[in-house]
Amino acid sequence: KMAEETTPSKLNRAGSLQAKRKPEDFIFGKVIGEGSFSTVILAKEVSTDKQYAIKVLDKQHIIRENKAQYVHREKSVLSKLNHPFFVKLYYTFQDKDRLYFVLSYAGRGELLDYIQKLGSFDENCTRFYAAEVVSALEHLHGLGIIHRDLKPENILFNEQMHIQITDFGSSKILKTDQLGEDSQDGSQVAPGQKRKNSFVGTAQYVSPEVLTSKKAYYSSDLWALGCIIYQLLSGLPPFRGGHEYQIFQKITKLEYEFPEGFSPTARDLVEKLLVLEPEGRLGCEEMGGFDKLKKHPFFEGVDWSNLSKQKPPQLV
Ligand SMILES: Nc1ncnc2c1ncn2[C@@H]1O[C@H](COP(=O)(O)OP(=O)(O)OP(=O)(O)O)[C@@H](O)[C@H]1O
Ligand SMILES: O=C(O)C[C@H](Cc1nc2cc(Cl)cc(Cl)c2[nH]1)c1ccc(Cl)cc1
Ligand SMILES: O=C(O)C[C@H](Cc1nc2cc(Cl)cc(Cl)c2[nH]1)c1ccc(Cl)cc1
Repeated sequence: KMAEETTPSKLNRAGSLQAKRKPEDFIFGKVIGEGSFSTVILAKEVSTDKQYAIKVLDKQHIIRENKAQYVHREKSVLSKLNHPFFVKLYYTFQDKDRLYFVLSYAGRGELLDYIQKLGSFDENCTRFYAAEVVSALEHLHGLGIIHRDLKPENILFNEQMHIQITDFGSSKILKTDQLGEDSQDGSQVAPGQKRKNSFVGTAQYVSPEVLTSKKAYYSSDLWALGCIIYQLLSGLPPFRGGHEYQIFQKITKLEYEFPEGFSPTARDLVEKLLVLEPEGRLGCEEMGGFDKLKKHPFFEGVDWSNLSKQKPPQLV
């Protein structure tokens, strides 16, 4: 009788044995969404009945479009992340034709959907969700990672309506982590230093330094935070236009204005984030770090210690 076929297992970060999964371990359901190189499918693990979002990538497409580095960057970043405000990567595996990312299922859709549906958020909802993004960025930057493409489409919601940040294919790892693994490009870079890269991101939320010098900093994510807070309260991003080059022009010239009714406290916070010089943005190291940002009057009353345990305000 053939030797009992055993599923190969591998050690995870905690050093415990984890059986490598395979497609047959899951029942695949409806397609949740499509990316440029991926299809995300709702799936249930046979052995546990647990629901996952499985991101499936076609190997031929990845190779043809020369995107393997993004897949590995997404895998490497997601494997490092274990925080309530980020989509969790449970397993990766492959078969002859495809790669599989088994992710936590953020079943309540994208932040962008809610902004479009409601028109805009009131101050209370904006304060709560902006605080969750700040708390998530503090964790991400603490790991030496820049998201680089933070936008309402990449901020999903789980069943409890807490945020689940996703899409790390364009993120950048700026320093080796405590396990001494090389950063994505194998080069050792001191934290906070800038990197040459070709990734751009999404026009409305891209920071001026990425446009002009192609360099991303931690505070590139703080610029995106400023754009997101503005958009939550007003319904539209601050820099908008017909074509990308028109948006890029407005960004580099800081050409935007506040609509009627934008509160002075919220305006003050946005003005302290949408600063052309990366080192001048509230929340970056040179400006007193996240503690200074969390103390801004707009966040008055936020209990930063257990946001993921609090009941989110009803989105009205
Ligand atoms: N963990 C998840 N839970 C629920 N929905 C998800 C999850 N991950 C992705 N999605 C949804 O699936 C769709 C495709 O996501 P995916 O990350 O594959 O591509 P993308 O990032 O949207 O596109 P691109 O690859 O061009 O950046 C998106 O609409 C996203 O909202
Ligand atoms: O099993 C692992 O974890 C390592 C593999 C490595 C790997 N095999 C690949 C084959 C191709 Cl064609 C492309 C990429 Cl990016 C590939 N990456 C892998 C599998 C799945 C995913 Cl999502 C990422 C990496
Ligand atoms: O093609 C574009 O313009 C958009 C893509 C963005 C992009 N985001 C990704 C996320 C993942 Cl997970 C994988 C790939 Cl291949 C991803 N590619 C991209 C790829 C490469 C560069 Cl340099 C810039 C942008």
